[in-house]
Amino acid sequence: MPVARMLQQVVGQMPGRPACGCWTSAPLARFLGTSPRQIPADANFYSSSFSGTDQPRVLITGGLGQLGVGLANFLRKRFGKDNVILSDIRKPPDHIFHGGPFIYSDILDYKNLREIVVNNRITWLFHYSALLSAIGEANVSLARAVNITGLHNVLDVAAEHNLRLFVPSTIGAFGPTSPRNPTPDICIQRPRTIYGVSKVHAELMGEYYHYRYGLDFRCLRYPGIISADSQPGGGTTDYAVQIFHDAVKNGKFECNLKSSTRLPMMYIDDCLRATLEVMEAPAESLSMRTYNVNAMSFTPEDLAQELLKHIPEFQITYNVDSVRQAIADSWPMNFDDSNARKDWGWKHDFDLPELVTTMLNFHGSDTRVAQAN
Ligand SMILES: NC(=O)c1ccc[n+]([C@@H]2O[C@H](COP(=O)([O-])OP(=O)(O)OC[C@H]3O[C@@H](n4cnc5c(N)ncnc54)[C@H](O)[C@@H]3O)[C@@H](O)[C@H]2O)c1
Ligand SMILES: C[C@@H](O)[C@H](N)C(=O)O
Repeated sequence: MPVARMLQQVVGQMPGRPACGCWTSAPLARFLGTSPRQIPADANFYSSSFSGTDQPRVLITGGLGQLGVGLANFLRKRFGKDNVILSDIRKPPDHIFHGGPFIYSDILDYKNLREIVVNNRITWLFHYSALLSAIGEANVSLARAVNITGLHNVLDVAAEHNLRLFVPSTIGAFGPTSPRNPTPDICIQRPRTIYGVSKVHAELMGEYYHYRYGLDFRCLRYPGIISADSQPGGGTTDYAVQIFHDAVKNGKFECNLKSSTRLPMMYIDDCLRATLEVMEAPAESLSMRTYNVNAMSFTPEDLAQELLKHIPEFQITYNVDSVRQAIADSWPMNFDDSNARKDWGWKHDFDLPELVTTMLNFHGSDTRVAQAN
């Protein structure tokens, strides 16, 4: 008998297989019942699901990094302060602790994660914990644990409790053999960093749990994200955040990438809006579960030229970090996000000029636009 037909017969005999082609979480319960998770096969995995008319109850992991606090503020405006719980393994500063619910959560501690989800009736999970590209190369075993083992815990908790799960991926999920200009959603992915490898793993595992168990997994590959009020956590694109601090404070900046290194970038407001939009998109509009999203693409030299329009005395020098440069040279130069634009209407607001004006305004520069402009 042909293999395809044999498979069809086996799948056809599985209980609870819905018409959508994905399997229910019943097989997951059995699968996990034999794992250290010790979940009984007859457990009710739907006790915390929400009807669709309620506000989601949100948990953000790794929430004290560059992106998490901004995401919490953004989601709290939409869903209410108490419906969005920020979590991390670090101690929050006062203004964050008093700004809304905060809880300790180590994603490597599965029981702790499950307890938080159950006790707080979580329905949406944004999984932000990670070690980024450059810091990951300096701590490979920790990056492997947090980015891979931690993801496994998050996937299992999300599947067991019927959560809608967002996991960000990155331009770093591509490598030197990927098409780089532009990089489409579907192409060869052979990254050469532990960060990239773990993100490809996250994309594939999330999609597998979606097709196998019906997990509502949604994933965006972010470009380098530029934010004004939060510091980056050890990535290759960090220069594009630091340059604004140094330009305003000292009028000069030493860049650790070559002047011609072109990378896709996005302002944080666009990033957070894309994240909420894909989470709110009707499932039927999503032809894929992992999408590229993009806004702009520039080199350090392009960024310096734009800054010069506002700070005519600004000076940039270059002192290349070989680890970061090798990573950047293997990443996309331009990102093709046409599927996101077509499927769920993605549209960015910030290009390079708006980015620079907004960042400088935030940093309190008098944004003197040169006469020549
Ligand atoms: N910032 C960007 O430019 C960018 C671009 C693409 C994708 N992303 C992705 O977005 C997510 C958030 O990025 P970010 O820039 O805020 O990262 P970040 O490095 O600034 O923050 C990550 C957070 O994870 C926490 N963390 C580490 N180990 C943990 C553990 N065991 N349990 C719980 N938390 C733990 C850290 O304390 C930190 O606060 C990441 O998954 C990252 O890969 C970010
Ligand atoms: C691009 C992204 O994943 C992160 N900012 C990094 O450089 O590692």
